[in-house]
Amino acid sequence: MENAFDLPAVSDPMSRHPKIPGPGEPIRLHHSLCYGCGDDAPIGLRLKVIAGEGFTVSAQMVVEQWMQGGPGVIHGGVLTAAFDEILGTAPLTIGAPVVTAHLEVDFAKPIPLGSTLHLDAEVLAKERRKVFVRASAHLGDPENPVATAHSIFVEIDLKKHFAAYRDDAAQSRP
Ligand SMILES: CCCCCCCCCC(=O)SCCNC(=O)CCNC(=O)[C@H](O)C(C)(C)COP(=O)(O)OP(=O)(O)OC[C@H]1O[C@@H](n2cnc3c(N)ncnc32)[C@H](O)[C@@H]1OP(=O)(O)O
Repeated sequence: MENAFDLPAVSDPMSRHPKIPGPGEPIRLHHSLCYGCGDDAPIGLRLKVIAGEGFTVSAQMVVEQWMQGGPGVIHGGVLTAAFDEILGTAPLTIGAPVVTAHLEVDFAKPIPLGSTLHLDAEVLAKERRKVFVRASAHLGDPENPVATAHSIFVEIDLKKHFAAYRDDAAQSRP
């Protein structure tokens, strides 16, 4: 299994997908029960991911008490989940439905409860089915990130990839 974020020297050609919403517009939920973005998830981050220019997306998240690691700051896994969601949405700007294969997170500063976390992600390159995406998080000053992430997502056939699991999704409703 490969496990390194190693950008290809040359990217395959990428173009913005014609159906992606314009800059400032929300990108449709990929699944209503998704922990990262789903409106119907019993527990979740409910991130609203907004399309940006080019291959970029963004989102904001208020760090609530239940997201706490401790004490008084965000749990690293919650931050990683927020990164996963925004990183995984960015490839839709090039029309690629993906799943996470590899995700690296660098935690630069503690993130206090009550903060508004600003998340930005950008597709950097594509090589065959692999999509290379980076993200950063800040608390209001983009020049002062509190965390960054680098990831490799792999393009999938949505219907085939989830075919064996879809029935369980409905049964897992509360
Ligand atoms: C749909 C819209 C989504 C919107 C937002 C989503 C946000 C949330 C995203 C998630 O959390 S997804 C859930 C967590 N991820 C998973 O459950 C994925 C589990 N893993 C798999 O299903 C498979 O391992 C995977 C589809 C990623 C790859 O298996 P495949 O058999 O289809 O592909 P293959 O193994 O041939 O690998 C294809 C390429 O990816 C590369 N690759 C695979 N795993 C890798 C890895 N771990 N690190 C680096 N590269 C990797 C592999 O080397 C190869 O590169 P090359 O083209 O250069 O040969």
